[in-house]
Amino acid sequence: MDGFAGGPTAEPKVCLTIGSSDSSGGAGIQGDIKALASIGCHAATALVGITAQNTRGVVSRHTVPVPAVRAQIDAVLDDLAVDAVKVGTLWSAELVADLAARLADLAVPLVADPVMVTAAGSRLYSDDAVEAFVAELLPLAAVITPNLPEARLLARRPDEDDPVRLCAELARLGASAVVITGGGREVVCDWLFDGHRDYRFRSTPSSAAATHGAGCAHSALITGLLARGDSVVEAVSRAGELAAEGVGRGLVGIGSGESPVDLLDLRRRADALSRPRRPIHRSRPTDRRGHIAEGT
Ligand SMILES: Nc1ncnc2c1ncn2[C@@H]1O[C@H](COP(=O)(O)OP(=O)(O)OP(=O)(O)O)[C@@H](O)[C@H]1O
Ligand SMILES: Cc1ncc(COP(=O)(O)O)c(N)n1
Repeated sequence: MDGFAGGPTAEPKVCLTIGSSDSSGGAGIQGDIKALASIGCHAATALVGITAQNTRGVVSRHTVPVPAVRAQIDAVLDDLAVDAVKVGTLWSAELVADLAARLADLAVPLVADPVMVTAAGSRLYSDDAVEAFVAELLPLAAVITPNLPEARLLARRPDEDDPVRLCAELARLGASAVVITGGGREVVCDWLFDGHRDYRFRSTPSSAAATHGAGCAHSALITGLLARGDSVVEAVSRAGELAAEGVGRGLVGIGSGESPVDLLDLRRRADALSRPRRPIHRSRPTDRRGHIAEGT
């Protein structure tokens, strides 16, 4: 399946994603696992919260105690050779500080997606968590991936409309590279400052209401592509294209609000399985190892 007839040539990279569960399965940890799997990466996870959520918005949330978050991260890092780390929703300053302390000495790329407000308007960061993010996590990240409103909040420039100036300000605050995502029904344009130059990446816009999880997928894809050895510029360019394709294929019809993106091409997979099967021929019974049972 999927053109792998010649056999695999590369081992999957391992990415640790630290974020919250989305009960509707489109964004958060569930979205990250699918986006990472779509580019051949194994996702390990550390849950920091559980949201009761659907395509219309977040109904409620429960946060995981900080020591329990730390225990998940320690368990993963003690055993798995992790190639890159992503952080998403971070609810409190206490959690941000603890993560920063744990991740400071990690020798692999860290991608930080400061998901502060969902498209439906639900707050996913407290005010002090925003400040802690800027002071403690932003300087550790290889890339941060805010959207425009989040970039304004982080840079404390509520009236700034120019993404290039916002990228520069966030770099001045200590970010190694900044992507400001600009998803939209008419234009999709992401801006990158990689520490040296400004770039602009345009992707094909989709008018379908299927962007739930687009931002999560985009930052998870960057994480996986960095783990696979792409440069920041390559990773951001490819992640933008792949996320836009995922929106284009989005699962309109699942949920009555903003439907989930589809990174795994589920319709094609569902279709392949619903084609008529080859007839199953009765054969002689076998034991559990597939050997033909004696005396039959
Ligand atoms: N309508 C669309 N058509 C095509 N691609 C889109 C569309 N909306 C979003 N995308 C893709 O998803 C990526 C992230 O989108 P967007 O800017 O909407 O993120 P976000 O959800 O606001 O981010 P965050 O996770 O930081 O809150 C974009 O870079 C683009 O690749
Ligand atoms: C648990 C959780 N994490 C992140 C998002 C942001 O989703 P999007 O990718 O649509 O911005 C979300 N809605 N829920």
